[in-house]
Amino acid sequence: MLRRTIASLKSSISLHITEEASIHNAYHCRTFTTQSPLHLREKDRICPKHIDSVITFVLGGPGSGKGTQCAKIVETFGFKHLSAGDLLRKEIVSDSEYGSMILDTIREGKIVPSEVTVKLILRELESGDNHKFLIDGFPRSEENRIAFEHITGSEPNFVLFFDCPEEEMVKRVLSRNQGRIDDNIDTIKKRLKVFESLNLPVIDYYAKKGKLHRINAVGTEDEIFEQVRPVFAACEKKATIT
Ligand SMILES: Nc1ncnc2c1ncn2[C@@H]1O[C@H](COP(=O)(O)OP(=O)(O)OP(=O)(O)O)[C@@H](O)[C@H]1O
Ligand SMILES: Nc1ccn([C@@H]2O[C@H](COP(=O)(O)O)[C@@H](O)[C@H]2O)c(=O)n1
Ligand SMILES: [Mg+2]
Repeated sequence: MLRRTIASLKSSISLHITEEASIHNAYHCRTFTTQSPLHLREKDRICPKHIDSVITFVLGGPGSGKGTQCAKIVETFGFKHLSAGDLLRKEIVSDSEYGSMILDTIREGKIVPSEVTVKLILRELESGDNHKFLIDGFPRSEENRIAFEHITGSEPNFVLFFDCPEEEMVKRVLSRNQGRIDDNIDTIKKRLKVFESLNLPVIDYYAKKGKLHRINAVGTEDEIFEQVRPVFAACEKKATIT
């Protein structure tokens, strides 16, 4: 049964899962399913722990200020910040079997296969007691989005999109000075193309679902946070009422 559902999951979302057993064990899953996550029964979820979690996806182009604003949200609203890019970079230095593949992919500004990134995110979602998460830089593609939904059986409560003009993003990335291998003009051009072709459709998808909060990412960090604050304040208020 498990093998059959994994096989259909693979064909439906073009994943190349080579570690069914270890993913199964690591995340206490009971079964995989190809149903829409909204139809997953509690016992079918791979991560039953997520049921009461608040999950926020934080999207925007390279250098749009996602990480900067996430730090402010953590400080003000107590969310746990999971940056997909940071998790992948940690994997490179941790000598993991995926390290060299991830390094090559990041250097090229391309997207790492979803099962690798989702596995790293899941590990973080499952650790610790915090149940409010900011998932920064994910999903970067429809494949990322669908893999997350299928594997976790969860959808984000809401999605932030930091909307920034390309010129400003390039300026910010080139002056970031954190020694990132992808902060050079050639890779930035590739990342911008990938953002437009693969990430904008995800942003559109959440806009159509009424889950998207578009933030004008031009201005000082504090000005931008004043647009972000009400989104989370409303979420806190709702949690108090329900
Ligand atoms: N409002 C702002 N005005 C000017 N510079 C900013 C602003 N917000 C962030 N920055 C700077 O721009 C650079 C990129 O910001 P940040 O790292 O937060 O972007 P990001 O969206 O996480 O980028 P990436 O996707 O590449 O990780 C950093 O050096 C940061 O200090
Ligand atoms: N879902 C993701 C997120 C990131 N990557 C790769 O990491 C690079 C850096 O990401 P940042 O969010 O820190 O800018 C990105 O350009 C991708 O190569 C990914 O593959 N999938
Ligand atoms: Mg970042």
